[in-house]
Parts: sequence; structure tokens; C-alpha cells
Amino acid sequence: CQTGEVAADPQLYDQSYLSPVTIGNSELMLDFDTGSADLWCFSTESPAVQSAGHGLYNPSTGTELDGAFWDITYGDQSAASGNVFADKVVVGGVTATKQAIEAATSVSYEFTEDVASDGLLGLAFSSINTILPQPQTTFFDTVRNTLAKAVFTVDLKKGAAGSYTFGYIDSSKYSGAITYVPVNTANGFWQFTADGYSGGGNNASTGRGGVAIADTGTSLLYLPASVAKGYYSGVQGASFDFRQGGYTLPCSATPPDFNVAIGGKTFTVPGSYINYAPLRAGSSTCFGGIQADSGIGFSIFGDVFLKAVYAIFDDSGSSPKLGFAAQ
Ligand SMILES: Cc1cc(CN)n(C)n1
Repeated sequence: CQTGEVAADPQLYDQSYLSPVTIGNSELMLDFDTGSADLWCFSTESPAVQSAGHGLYNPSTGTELDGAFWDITYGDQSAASGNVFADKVVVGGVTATKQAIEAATSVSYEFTEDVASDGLLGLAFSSINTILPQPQTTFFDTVRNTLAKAVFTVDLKKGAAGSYTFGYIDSSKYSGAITYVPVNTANGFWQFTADGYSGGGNNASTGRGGVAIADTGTSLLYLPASVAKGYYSGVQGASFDFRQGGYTLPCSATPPDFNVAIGGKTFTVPGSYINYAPLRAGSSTCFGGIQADSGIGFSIFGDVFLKAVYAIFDDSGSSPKLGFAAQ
């Protein structure tokens, strides 16, 4: 029975967290993303103008899946596509001997510019894997029957290295009880229902909960527009900036803590997490860590929320569930 742990290294402003993954005989830094289900990486097949500065997977160690291709577009409109190989993948000591590796032959500029990241490792449900004609399994689904327990956990931190574990829950990483809620897998995400919110101005319109997904690949916390508006109504100098496409606030502000009720338990996001990052280097105006989820169709509990809790992604029972505990 396999278990393992791998570091999650924060990038600038915690915009993303990268973990070392061995694929074939390359070690690459991948962004673990519970909001998608493709394991893709830059490769020796990627155009040099797109892959300059990135670690590359060399498919010579793998076996091509003939006729298979993939093409993914994320919620932020970044995109990548390519072909598919089966190869050995090792994450924190957990080995998948034949994992579908999606080698990029084309990526959008967002990935080219993010030279620290060599690709993504999807941890959503394999039902939304984009490989055609036959979708393939995520790393977690590939190894889950070899794990001591079919779970992985997420322990992200603000401005510091966190970790992912596979196959076990680490009791040293949380305090108090774990609160579990059921997961609806219909959309392929770790989707749950938040009971309600409070904190900030007009108490962030408490009581209005809603459908949400736990998404390590999203930096911020996207909430119903009324909740986001209510929160910032209590923050001096905060406003919705159409040019920036979201709420901004003075970098000097100390925003109030924000509370989320899930499964009858309240989890608190420290206000400092919500003063997210300067609009550009040296700016005294910062982008807010809470934004409106308008147009998305559900709320997204990204890293601003996840770095305030210990999260358990549990597929060990008759149906998947999410656990949250105080860090
Ligand atoms: C590359 C990427 C991943 C995600 C979240 N699943 N987004 C929004 N963009």
C-alpha cells in the first residue's frame, strides 16, 4: 500500500503552488489542480518559442497512445493541447507505472510566461479528462487502488511551502475535528454546498450559502456577487474597478476576517489573505482575494480559502466527500 507526501511551493503572491513530479526520467514542477483532470506538461515536442525556460518531458521513455490527443481551456481562458504517452510518474514516492502523460505541442502565452511551471497535474474527476477519443484517468485515479486509503490531502500555506499527501491523512497538519460534506461529481469537480458567509461589511449577507468547488488551481476565492459586494462595503478605500475586472483595496488596508460555514462548522479566512497582491510591482493598490463568481455558475474556493484550512479529498467510501479542518 502506497502513501506519499510532496511539497507545494508557493509562487509569487501565492498565485500558484508547484510540486516536483518525476515523469519518465525528467523531474518537472507541476501545478496540482483539483479543478481539472489532465496531467499535461511541456515536452520536447513543444515549439521552442513556447517552451523556452521550462522543464521538458521527453516522450522517448514513454509509449505513445496512437491517435490520442487532448485540448484543454481553463476558466481563465488559458489553454494547451497535444498528444499522449504512457509513462512512469512518481509523486512524493507514490508511483503510477503507466500514467497518461499529455505532452504539449501548443500552449497559450499564460503558460509560456509562467516559467516556473512545467505543466499541471489534474486532481478533479477523470470524467472531465479531455483526452479523445478515450478519456484517461488522473494520477489519483490511476494509483487510488494501490493507496493505503483512497484519499489525498491539501495543506497550502500563505507565503510558505505546504504539502499534498496521498494515501493518508496527516493528523499533525490540523487541529480539532474534520468536518465532512458530500461531493456532487456531476460536473467532474469536488463540488459541495457552503452553508453561509459572514464577516466584512453588512456581515457579507450572512445566510446565503451556495454551490462551490474546491479548486487548488485557482488563486482566489470567488463568491456570490452579493457576498463579495457586502464584504468590501466594510473596507475603507475598496471598490469595484472595472478596468482591473474586480475589487481592489489599498495595500495598506487590514481587511476584516471572512467566515465560511461548511457542514455546520465555521472556517475563518484571515483578513490579511484578502489583501491579495499589488496590481503591479510598487503599486499601493491591491487586488482583492475575494471576488465575485458572476458568470461562473458556482463559487470557487481557491487558494485564498484553502490556505486557511486542511482539506481532505476523500474517495475511499461509497461516494466522494470533502473534509475541512482548521490548520
Ligand atoms: C491553468 C488554470 C487552472 C485553473 C483552475 N482549475 N485555472 C482557472 N487556470
